[in-house]
Amino acid sequence: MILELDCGNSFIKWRLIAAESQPALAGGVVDSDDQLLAAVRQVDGPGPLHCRLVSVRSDDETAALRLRLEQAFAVEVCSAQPVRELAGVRNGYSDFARLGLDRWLALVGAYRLSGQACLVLDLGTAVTSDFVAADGEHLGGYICPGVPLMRNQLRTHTRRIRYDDAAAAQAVHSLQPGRSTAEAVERGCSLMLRGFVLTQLELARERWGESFSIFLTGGDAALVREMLPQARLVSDLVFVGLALACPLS
Ligand SMILES: Nc1ncnc2c1ncn2[C@@H]1O[C@H](COP(=O)(O)OP(=O)(O)O)[C@@H](O)[C@H]1O
Ligand SMILES: CC(C)(COP(=O)(O)O)[C@@H](O)C(=O)NCCC(=O)O
Ligand SMILES: [K+]
Repeated sequence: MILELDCGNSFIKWRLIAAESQPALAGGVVDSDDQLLAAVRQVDGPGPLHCRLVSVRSDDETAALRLRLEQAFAVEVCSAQPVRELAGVRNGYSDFARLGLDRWLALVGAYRLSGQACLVLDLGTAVTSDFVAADGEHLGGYICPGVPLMRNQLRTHTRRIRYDDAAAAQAVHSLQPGRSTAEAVERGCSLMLRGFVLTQLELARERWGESFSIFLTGGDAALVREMLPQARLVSDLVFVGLALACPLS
């Protein structure tokens, strides 16, 4: 069994696979190291023999998690590291080590799956886009806040934007001009996200015409799924790249 982890800013995504390129036998989304260990222990059958992870958390947090995994399952943990080039893709950052490793693995995974120019959209805590040319050159990308961050910034930095989760859930059934604070904020943030996505699409078309693939991933990918019917929704895209960054042999 191989335990794979994607440690984002909000959640840890995990899954267990029997061997390289096999479908997941178990997996989930947890919000702490404790929950992760408990969830993996609950899976029937042999525990993990190998473990690989990618983290955009601090080095201290990542090291602490590694140690706990090594102690809990007696595994060696491979942690994806920044590199200039991987699987035919060249990192486009002027300082390659600064590119978020989750972005890097997602775009390497996308290029492996498509073999052509791709636009990669990852909707997590942050929303990111990355552009990879047909020859594997990563051209760079964009970062903006995800919807929960946008909403929370408004709540935190204003005095009168206050509403509860039920009102928020009610508000997003339409994108008509809001007639309450909840509607105005929720729909406003949804439109910002849509605007970002449409702009990325325009930029990709200006560069590549119609000869590119769009990949959609991240916990909030469903928010823009309908506006991108041509996109491939690949929820485990980061894990595709992770397998390339940390091969077992
Ligand atoms: N099962 C789930 N548990 C928690 N959040 C989820 C789940 N499914 C979708 N989400 C959404 O995913 C978002 C987080 O996406 P994710 O890609 O996990 O972020 P990050 O990589 O930054 O931790 C949350 O804003 C939430 O709206
Ligand atoms: C942009 C990110 C915050 C996205 O993280 P996520 O939303 O997946 O938690 C992460 O990839 C990161 O910390 N990147 C480093 C900065 C950069 O990519 O330029
Ligand atoms: K993200």
